[in-house]
Parts: sequence; C-alpha cells; structure tokens
Amino acid sequence: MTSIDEAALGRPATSDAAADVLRGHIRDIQDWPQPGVVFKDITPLLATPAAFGVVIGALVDIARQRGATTIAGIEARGFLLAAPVADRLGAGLVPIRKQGKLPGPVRSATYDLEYGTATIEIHADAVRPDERVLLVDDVLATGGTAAAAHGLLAGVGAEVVGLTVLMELSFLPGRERVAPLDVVPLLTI
Ligand SMILES: O=P(O)(O)OC[C@H]1O[C@H](OP(=O)(O)OP(=O)(O)O)[C@H](O)[C@@H]1O
Ligand SMILES: Nc1ncnc2[nH]cnc12
Repeated sequence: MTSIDEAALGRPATSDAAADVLRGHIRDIQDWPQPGVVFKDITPLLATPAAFGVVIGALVDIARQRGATTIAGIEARGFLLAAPVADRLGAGLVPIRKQGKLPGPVRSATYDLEYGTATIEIHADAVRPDERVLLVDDVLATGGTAAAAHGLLAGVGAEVVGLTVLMELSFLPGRERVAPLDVVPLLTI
C-alpha cells in the first residue's frame, strides 16, 4: 500500500508493487565477486516476465514523473533496464559503455566501485542541451559508477533529472556520493 509520505513525494503507487516483486526476485550471492561483498543478483528477475514487467513499469512511471525525454543506461546491467524503459516511454536511449566499446569520439571517466575500478565512456555528441536525461541502473552501492556517469552526462551538456535504480544499498554512501542528484530507488536495502 502507498504511504502518505510517499504520496506526498509524488512516488508512483506501482513502486510499492515493484519493491515487493524485487524482494522476491533478487538473489543474494555471498562473497562474490570478492570476500565481504553480498552480490545482488537480478537474473531471477530477468527470467520472470511478469515480475520484470512490473519493475520496468515502475521505472517508466518515475521517468514520466520527472519529464525525462531520454534514458541513459550504464553497461552492462543498466542496459537491461534502460532499453525497455526507453522503448515503453518512447524516449531515446544513451548508452554509457565500458572503455573501448564506443566507436565515435568519447569522454571518459575512471572510478572506484564496491569491488574494483572501471572506466566508462559516452559519445561526446550523445545528447542535445534540451534533453532531460534519466540515468537508470540496477544497483547504487558506493555511488562511484553513478557519479562518474552523471559527470559524463553533465560534461556533454545533458540536463540530468535523476538517477533511478532497482536497489539502493543504504549501508554504503552512494546517495552522498552522487548528491545533489535526485536518487529514486525502487527498493532500499
Ligand atoms: O555504486 P557502485 O559501487 O559504483 O556500484 C554499482 C555498479 O556496479 C555494478 O556494475 P558493474 O561494474 O559490476 O558492471 P556490470 O553491470 O557489467 O555487471 C552495477 O551494475 C552498478 O553499475
Ligand atoms: N553488492 C552488489 N551487488 C550487485 N551489484 C553491485 N554493484 C556494486 N555492488 C553491488
């Protein structure tokens, strides 16, 4: 059921259904890919069409609420979410890829994440200034990935209207790291 506070914040009713769905379709893998990490595996969600549809619908609601005209997804798991959201919304999709995959002129950012270091890239001409871009990913953990992606989008002139994720790991400082970006998780752990 939607709480009064969530309604006041303008969160969609579907996000509660999505949170329930996520609780039932995310698998914890202990100590992967390294000791001490509890990996949040979304493959059970992807394998269950009805559940996946509820979650994509909730992300589309969030995109509509924020007036997003463009969806940006972060390779690789972010692509699995960003593409169906963009399709349902009728919005363009901007891929933010791991280093060395985009063919045109790129901007790059290197960052630390919960279990390593990575470099991501965006095409320098990926967005026009009038586009309102919603960043989509599966997990917000330390925030390194999202902060780097936000920086890349801002650097190519995008107006970034928020970050939506399936799961925010609230015991890690992701939200602080991406501030002042508006973070909308479907589920907070
Ligand atoms: O908040 P952070 O600590 O930065 O972690 C979150 C990121 O980690 C995962 O990506 P990963 O780099 O493992 O890549 P994948 O999507 O290719 O599995 C996840 O999909 C997020 O993008
Ligand atoms: N604990 C975790 N589970 C899944 N993806 C992640 N990305 C960063 N931390 C993660």
